[in-house]
Amino acid sequence: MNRSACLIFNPVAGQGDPDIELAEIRAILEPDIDLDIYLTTQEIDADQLAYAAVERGVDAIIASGGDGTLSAAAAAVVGTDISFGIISRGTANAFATALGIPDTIAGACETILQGGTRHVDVAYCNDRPMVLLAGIGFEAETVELADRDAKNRFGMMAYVFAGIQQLRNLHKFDVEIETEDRIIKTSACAVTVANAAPPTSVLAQGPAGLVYDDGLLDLTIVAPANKAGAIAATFHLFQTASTGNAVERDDIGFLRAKQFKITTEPAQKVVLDGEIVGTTPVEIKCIPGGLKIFMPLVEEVEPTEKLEGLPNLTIEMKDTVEE
Ligand SMILES: Nc1ncnc2c1ncn2[C@@H]1O[C@H](COP(=O)(O)OP(=O)(O)OP(=O)(O)O)[C@@H](O)[C@H]1O
Repeated sequence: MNRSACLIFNPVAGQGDPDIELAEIRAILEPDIDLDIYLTTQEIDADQLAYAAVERGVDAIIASGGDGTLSAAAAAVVGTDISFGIISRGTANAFATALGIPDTIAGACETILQGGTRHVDVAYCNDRPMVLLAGIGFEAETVELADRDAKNRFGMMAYVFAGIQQLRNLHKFDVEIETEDRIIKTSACAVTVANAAPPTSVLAQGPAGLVYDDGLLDLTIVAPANKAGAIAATFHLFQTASTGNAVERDDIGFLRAKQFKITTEPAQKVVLDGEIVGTTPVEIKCIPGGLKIFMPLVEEVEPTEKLEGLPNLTIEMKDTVEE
């Protein structure tokens, strides 16, 4: 008997042709999985469709769209035993990158067909589910600038342009961070709480190495004194994230905890998994293993060697001498 799943598809996500993309998904999945397909509309969001699917008692929910769609649909399956599949077709596709899921339609569908699942942590931010991260201050302002129109015109570069523009309006705010056992007060331009984050989410990279199934959240504080400091801090975060080292600048701090209560003065905008959701204060709590996600069976291993293609290449195996 075929497997079955509810497919929730956002027809306006990303920059591709939705008819062609839906046809591709159906062509790959339908030979093995009976799909019940629902399209999101301006009025009916992915979370409404996903909650309805959970009510109907489906075996699996597959969401296809940008990070906003994936996150909204994931909300409905937190804490259930329903397997969740993702097919990214958005601008940033941070969800797939952070969890090591292919971000091509073919690769993502193949992962779902393989059927391997893993439990990953999620969090609740003021009662809204959070799979990736919550950004307070700078990041939220940047996301707001990179609107639908800018993303359609520039794709991923819309975020870069918005970030550069936002540097001109850099402002500091006072922040109080309460964990299970401490209250920390400082000032900052950006505070980011991450469950999982792709390397491109530089403001989340204080600890360099976010673990999505450790039952903990990572908070990064970035507090540059001026625009030049902000550029230097961002570059440092980018470098440390790519080399896997923790940051070493006085204007960047990070800590790890199960939950954070964050208040700011004045109130700051908050972006949750790519969507502006309101302003501070926020309370963010980790839900260990709260999502069961279709993941690739074998993690992709970075090649440690590449010699093919070099000019006049010869490789001679040496006799190994026993000691
Ligand atoms: N049929 C539709 N028509 C117009 N808007 C829609 C429709 N379906 C969903 N939406 C809106 O799309 C938004 C979610 O977009 P999503 O995050 O999936 O894509 P994206 O913006 O391309 O991706 P990314 O967040 O990676 O940049 C939500 O605000 C939702 O209300």
